[in-house]
Amino acid sequence: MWEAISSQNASSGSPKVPPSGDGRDLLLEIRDLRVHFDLGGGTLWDRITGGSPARRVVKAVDGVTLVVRSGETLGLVGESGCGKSTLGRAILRLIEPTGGQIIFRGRDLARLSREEMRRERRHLQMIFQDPYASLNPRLTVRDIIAEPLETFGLTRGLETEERVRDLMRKVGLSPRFIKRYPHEFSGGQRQRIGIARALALNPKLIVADEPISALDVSIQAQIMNLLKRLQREFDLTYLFISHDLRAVRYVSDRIAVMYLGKIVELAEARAIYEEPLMPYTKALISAVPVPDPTIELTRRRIVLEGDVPSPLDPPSGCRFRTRCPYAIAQCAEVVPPLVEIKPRHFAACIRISPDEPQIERVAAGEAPGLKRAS
Ligand SMILES: Nc1ncnc2c1ncn2[C@@H]1O[C@H](COP(=O)(O)OP(=O)(O)OP(=O)(O)O)[C@@H](O)[C@H]1O
Repeated sequence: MWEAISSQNASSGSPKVPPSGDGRDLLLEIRDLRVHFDLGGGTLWDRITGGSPARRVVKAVDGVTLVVRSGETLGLVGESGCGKSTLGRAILRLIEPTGGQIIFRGRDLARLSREEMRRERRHLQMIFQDPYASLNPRLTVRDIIAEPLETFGLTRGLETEERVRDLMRKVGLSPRFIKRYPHEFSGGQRQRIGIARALALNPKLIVADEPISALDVSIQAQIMNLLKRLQREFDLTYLFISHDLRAVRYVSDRIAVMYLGKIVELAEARAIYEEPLMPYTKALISAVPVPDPTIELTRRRIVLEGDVPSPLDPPSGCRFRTRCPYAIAQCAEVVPPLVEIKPRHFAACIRISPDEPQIERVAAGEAPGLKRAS
């Protein structure tokens, strides 16, 4: 029954992992993945005063266990700095994980040598936020898209040329522009070039990291529709990272909500938006403008107070507790595991259980940390 469960229960040792069943529909299993950035010794002040220079470590991803099924789009949302990009990049080993497993098509990517990983990367591609920064400005579109084909020796000569033209057509670019350079294209067109390049090797999984946030609103829908069409055509699986909750809802089958390096809620997209369990998710969702005015009338905006705590010194126990209106003393002591509260709906909160999915307030009245706006 477990589809995903986080290893956030520190006392439980190695994480429980979802059974793979017959394994056919699981493309990627991430188990207890950790990415910690060691910033070195203590502060300058420590050094001046001779204080004990404790190592400063950013726990950008801190015990994430997650499953991605073949053919689905898993959305990953959360406030800036919660670790979304680090998680996405660690899956491709563009950032080296500190610990945990990344099981892709039955192999643990975290254990592969550089050469083995290079070969495996053919099946895992990334689409970046800023298509201009991610495309080499000195290369023509032809060379940008052809590069992975040539690196892997998949096509040669005229065959490469034909494949590049075909990929350009697939992403809605005219092959007439094959000799042009990135700066000669608009932002949306550049993102199409990046998508064509990502598609060139027929990957199984694409990590799309904020693929629309650098684009004009009018272009965003086009790119999302393109990604959806390509998903059907190429049988793609997406990890779609975005802080734009409307976009994530539009493209995702399931959504994982991240907070300070941990997954705090995971469910089908509809359930995340219509029946969120975690106070954090409720606050995120309530900030999304709803086009239907009748819904707006019945929905109250929940404004979270305070900033996300520093990942250098996250709160003990539940990391959200310092902003949570429902927090009790135990929340400071127990790291809540991600538990299946309703079928296929997981939440990491000691105050939520399958028997009592809605949290009751401890005391009447508004609790600190959460402010309701009219
Ligand atoms: N190379 C690095 N060295 C040190 N800290 C890093 C490094 N990369 C990321 N971080 C830190 O890790 C945390 C997670 O960053 P990350 O970029 O993954 O978050 P994010 O959710 O993708 O945010 P955003 O939406 O703003 O991109 C942040 O505190 C960030 O400052």
